[in-house]
Amino acid sequence: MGNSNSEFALRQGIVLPTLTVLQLPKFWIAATILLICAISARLAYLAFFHPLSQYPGPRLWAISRLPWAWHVIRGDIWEPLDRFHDQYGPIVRIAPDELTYISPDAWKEIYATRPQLLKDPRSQTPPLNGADSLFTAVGDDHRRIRGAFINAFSDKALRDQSTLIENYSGQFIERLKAELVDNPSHVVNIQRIIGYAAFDIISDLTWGESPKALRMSGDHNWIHRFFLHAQFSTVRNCLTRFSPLDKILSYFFLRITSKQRIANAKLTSARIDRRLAAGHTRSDFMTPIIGKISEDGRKGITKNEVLTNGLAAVIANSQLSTIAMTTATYLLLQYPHHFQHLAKEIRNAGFEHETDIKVSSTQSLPYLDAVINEALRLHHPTPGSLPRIAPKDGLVIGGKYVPGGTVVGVNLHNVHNRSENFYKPREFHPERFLGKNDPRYSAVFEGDRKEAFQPFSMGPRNCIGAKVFLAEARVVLARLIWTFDMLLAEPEALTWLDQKAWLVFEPKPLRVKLYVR
Ligand code: HEM
Repeated sequence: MGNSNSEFALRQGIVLPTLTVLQLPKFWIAATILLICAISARLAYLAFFHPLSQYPGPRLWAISRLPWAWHVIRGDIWEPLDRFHDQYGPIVRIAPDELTYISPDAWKEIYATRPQLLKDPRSQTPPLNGADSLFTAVGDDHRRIRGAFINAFSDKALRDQSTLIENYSGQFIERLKAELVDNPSHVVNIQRIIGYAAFDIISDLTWGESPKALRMSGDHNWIHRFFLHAQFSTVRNCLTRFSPLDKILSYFFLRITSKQRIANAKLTSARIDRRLAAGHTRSDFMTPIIGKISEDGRKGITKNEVLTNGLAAVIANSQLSTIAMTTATYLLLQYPHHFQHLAKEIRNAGFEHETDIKVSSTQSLPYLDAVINEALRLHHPTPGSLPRIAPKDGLVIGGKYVPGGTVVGVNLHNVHNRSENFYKPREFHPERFLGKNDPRYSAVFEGDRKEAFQPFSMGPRNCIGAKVFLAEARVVLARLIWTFDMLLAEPEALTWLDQKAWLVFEPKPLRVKLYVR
């Protein structure tokens, strides 16, 4: 009967509702139950049977990437991690497949081990032209590109680059003085002017010419544009765990910013072309690759790789240097007795004129170095993890086996700010970095585990530009303190360090009162 009804209905083109009404709900109920069982089984596996389940950590983070992603996107990932280390100890499971460490030994075990652990590609934004920068390249390509640039970062190269750093440091002081003209309040946003100095220095060293940010009057928003890029990269990198969301975001973001990016790429490309055409006329980051560019990279590096590196170096490093130098300035003003110690050291060092303050003459000012180190320790510009992937057969870190494929890393903010590693870690005490024979040293810092302090990471992927940054920071800060007396302008005084970070800490204005001595 049912069959003849169906045939009749079909012949008439009528769709009978019997199947849907009677059977579909049952189907959906069964499917839902199955799905719930499968998800529960997966979550139970992640929480209790996964090879990482022996590691302590919050249950919610062990069964899902979402809490981790939520905090990375909010820009405060180091805050929950700090609480977890209080609760669970030096190794914490912070995602189904990720462990984070705060013991000093983890630096060597993760970053200086042989063979090298792979940098987690999901932590890097792929270059738009498909050619790798030093930050994104892996394996042989990384070795090749690093090898191509390495001579630009030697002690000799730095000596040759010193005049350039000193010239811009001079312009930095001139610009600050100019900001005081017709300015009865004496208040200057020093973060902005430090940003211009860092940008001019690094772009001249990379492109062979600078945008003359210090010389141009008015406001320039490069720093904020670059910061927007860092925010986008953070969110995109996070979403690679939830693919294809990363691709959808990239599609929209890249479309919105396409004109701007094409213009930037053209500008950079033209500058680099001019620099390469000039040949061996000066010493900068391009000097060692002149004559070593070939389409297949066999001579050393390809043209597209030069372009990617040229852009990445300026974007990343001008921001890091800006944040580090602004932080050091803030901390010195927040702790005036340390400012006085440093002012005494610089003002009694025998400099007759500001221009005597050079890369070479600032190399033996121990309190200045201690201040820079302590600023990098307390408020490292990139308060994130440097993720690496455990090899197929796993490895041992902190005396415990880590299965292959696990993401392992040290978070620069956490490792530098734990009381297991440093005495009074959230206070600014530059003297902890002085030698024991220095009269300003105090024995209370004897227990500090200095090996935990690795602001430039370690091993074959450590920071290639650490010496350049240190040279720049020494000259810029020494000239600043030699020339001016300074005070913090309210209301930044107490809360300036409260910042969010997307790859790097946000460029927060720092208003100070400047008085020419
Ligand atoms: C405050 C200043 C700086 C800090 C704190 C800093 C820190 C770091 C850290 C921690 C890494 C390792 C990244 C990773 O493993 O993923 C790194 C890599 C790197 N840094 Fe820096 N950096 C600074 C300034 C600079 C400057 C001024 C330059 C260039 C002149 C530079 C060039 C690089 C390059 C090219 C890499 C990638 C190296 C590689 O993978 O082989 N950095 N930096």
